[in-house]
Formats: sequence, structure tokens, C-alpha cells
Amino acid sequence: MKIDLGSSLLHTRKSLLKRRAMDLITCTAILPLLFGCLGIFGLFRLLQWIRMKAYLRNAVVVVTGATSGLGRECAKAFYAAGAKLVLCGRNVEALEELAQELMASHSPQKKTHKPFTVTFDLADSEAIVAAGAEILQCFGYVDILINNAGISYRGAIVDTTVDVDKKVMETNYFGTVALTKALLPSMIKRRRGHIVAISSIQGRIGIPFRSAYAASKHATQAFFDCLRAEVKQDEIEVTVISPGYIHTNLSINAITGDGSRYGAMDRNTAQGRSPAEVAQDVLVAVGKKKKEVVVADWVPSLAIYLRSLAPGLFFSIMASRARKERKSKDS
Ligand SMILES: NC(=O)C1=CN([C@@H]2O[C@H](COP(=O)(O)OP(=O)(O)OC[C@H]3O[C@@H](n4cnc5c(N)ncnc54)[C@H](OP(=O)(O)O)[C@@H]3O)[C@@H](O)[C@H]2O)C=CC1
Ligand SMILES: CCCCCCCCCCCCCCCC(=O)OCC(=O)COP(=O)(O)O
Repeated sequence: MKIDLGSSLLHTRKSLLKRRAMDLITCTAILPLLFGCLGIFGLFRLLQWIRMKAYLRNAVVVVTGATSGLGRECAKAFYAAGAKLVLCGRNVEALEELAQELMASHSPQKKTHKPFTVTFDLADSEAIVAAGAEILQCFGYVDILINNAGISYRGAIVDTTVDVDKKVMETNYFGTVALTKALLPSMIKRRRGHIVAISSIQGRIGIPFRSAYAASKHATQAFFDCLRAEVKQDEIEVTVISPGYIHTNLSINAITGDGSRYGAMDRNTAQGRSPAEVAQDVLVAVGKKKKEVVVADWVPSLAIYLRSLAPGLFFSIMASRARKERKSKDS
């Protein structure tokens, strides 16, 4: 009995000592290590944020398609970050109105720059050369080009004229490529510049009844991937952004198989993310000099992986999607 009491006392003492040792290790090693790591992470994020702010402040930023949707919100976001803007679009009144709105939106104490506007049609290749020169005259150089302007399309391949394929390609691909080429030499000369392409999830996957649009975005993705590799030696950054659905006028402005305006707000578009939110993602991606960013919910993001890892399954899902869409159209 005596021995039992002694050994249990010894056991209690041992476990007490063990707990104390553990408490000591926790206090002296683990907790400081944890707080240290959190501190370093916080400091890293703070430095990253400061660097991003400095990169965007006073940068000359060109935004195409600034009259509407994502482009308009990008203009607001980059202006608020202190950028010197060149707003591009086809509608001169809408561009001037935006410039006025931007200038009125900030207190005189905050240092902002009066935006310039340049009007041209991206589907007109000759106009783009002149526009490039006009853009360069605004501030003398360009730091960041945001190729945002674009149109979408809705239709069955079998009912679509090649002219429609060409029109979508002219605006989304050739126009973007031409403007990039008009501004690239000056960037290379300065050994400084950043080119951004607003592509789409549909630059990574092809979905039914979007052939012209998806093809133009796949071409955009490929072009800017090639460009990124070629201009690395010139210190030029290339960022490709692939958003999912955004609540803009894209579906309303889309063209159909015969070239007429689609004119309706699609449910997916209406339920898409707010353009202001996506513009913030664009700002951060550019500020952090990301090479590519997918800005979408998990289903479209997963679809990209499915397309490369299980193409057979992806193609079946797309075929069934096409069947369903055709059926709902017919009924
Ligand atoms: N909304 C969405 O769900 C998604 C959109 N995107 C991409 O985002 C970008 C912006 O589209 P979004 O804001 O949604 O759509 P909007 O239709 O609201 O805006 C499109 C912009 O592009 C301009 N534009 C169109 N055609 C031309 C042209 N020929 N020459 C010059 N400018 C032109 C329009 O100018 P104008 O006022 O003169 O017509 C407008 O400013 C596009 O590249 C689109 O593909 C990507 C993924 C999803
Ligand atoms: C539970 C497992 C899920 C597996 C995923 C299956 C794949 C599902 C298909 C998802 C298709 C997503 C399409 C997204 C398209 C998109 O976001 O496009 C953005 C646009 O550019 C919109 O342009 P539009 O003119 O088409 O409105």
C-alpha cells in the first residue's frame, strides 16, 4: 500500500514536470516562433502593398474599352491609385464624361492627374497606328497598357457567317495585337513597360455557341504568352487575366451569327461578379506583376483543369451542354 502511494506520487510529480516542460517549450519556443512567422508574413504583405502602390502611383496607364463595364471600373481603380490615365474607346462623349467624372470624384488635396482621351475603333487597323502615336503624345510614354476592349458573340457555327468570325477576331485579337505592337517599341526603348490582356475563362476552354469569341480569346492567350517570353529580356511585364462572368453589357453588345446585335442580358452575365470587384483584382494582379490570373468561381476554374487532365469528360459535358441549350431554344 505504502509502495503504491509512493509510486503514484512519483508518477503525478513526473507528469507535472512534463507539463511544466511542455508549457516552457510552448512559451519560449513555439509561441514566439508562431508570432515571428505571422510578423514576417505581415511585414512581407505590407512591403508588397507599398511596392504595389509605388508601382501604380504616377504610372501612365492606357485603358481600352474605358467607356463601359470592366474598362470603366479599371479606369476608376487605377485613377484612384494615382495613375496618369489615357482612356480609349469609340465614343468620344462617353470618354469625356468619364474623364470629368474621375476628376470630380477626388478631393483636391489628393494628387491625381487629368486623364487624356483617345478615340478609335479597334477593328480599324489603320486607325490604330495613328492612335498609338496619339497615345504616346499624351504623356510622352506608356508604362501600362490594359487591353480590355472586346465584344462577344452568340451563335451556332453552322449558322454563322465568316464575316462575323472575322469581326470578333478583328476587335478582340487583331486590334489588341496592333495596339500592342504600336506601343511596344517605345517600351523596349525605355526598357520599361507592362502589357495586360483581359482575356477570359474562354481563352482556356471552348464552350458551345461561343466559337468566334472563345477562338479570339484563345488566340489572345497564346499571343501574350509568346510575347511574355520574348520581352523578358527587355524588362517588360506581361499579365494575362482570365475572368469568369462579370455583370456588364457584354452579352447585350454581343453579335450573333448574322452580325446583328444580340441585345439581351444573359442570366450568367447578370449573376456575374461586379465589374468594380474584378477591376480591383486587375489592379492587384498588375501591381504585383502577376504573369496570369484566373478571376472566377471554382466551377470555371475547375473546368480549366478538367480540360487538360480529363479532356474526354470535359468534351462530354460540353456536348451535353450544347444539347440542352439547343433543346431550350427549340422549345
Ligand atoms: N462580362 C464578362 O462576363 C466578361 C468579360 N470579359 C472581357 O472583359 C472585357 C471588357 O468587356 P465588358 O466590360 O464585360 O463588356 P462591355 O460590353 O461592357 O464593354 C466592352 C468595351 O469594349 C469596347 N469596344 C468594343 N468594340 C470595340 C472596338 N471595335 N473598338 C474599340 N472599343 C471597342 C466598348 O466600347 P463601345 O462603348 O465603343 O462599344 C466597351 O467600352 C472584354 O475583353 C471581355 O471579353 C472577360 C470575361 C468575362
Ligand atoms: C462538380 C464538378 C464540376 C466540373 C466542372 C465541369 C465544367 C462545367 C463547365 C463550366 C463552364 C464555365 C464557362 C465559363 C465561361 C465564362 O466564364 O466566360 C467568361 C466570359 O468571357 C463570358 O462571355 P460570354 O459572352 O459567354 O457571356
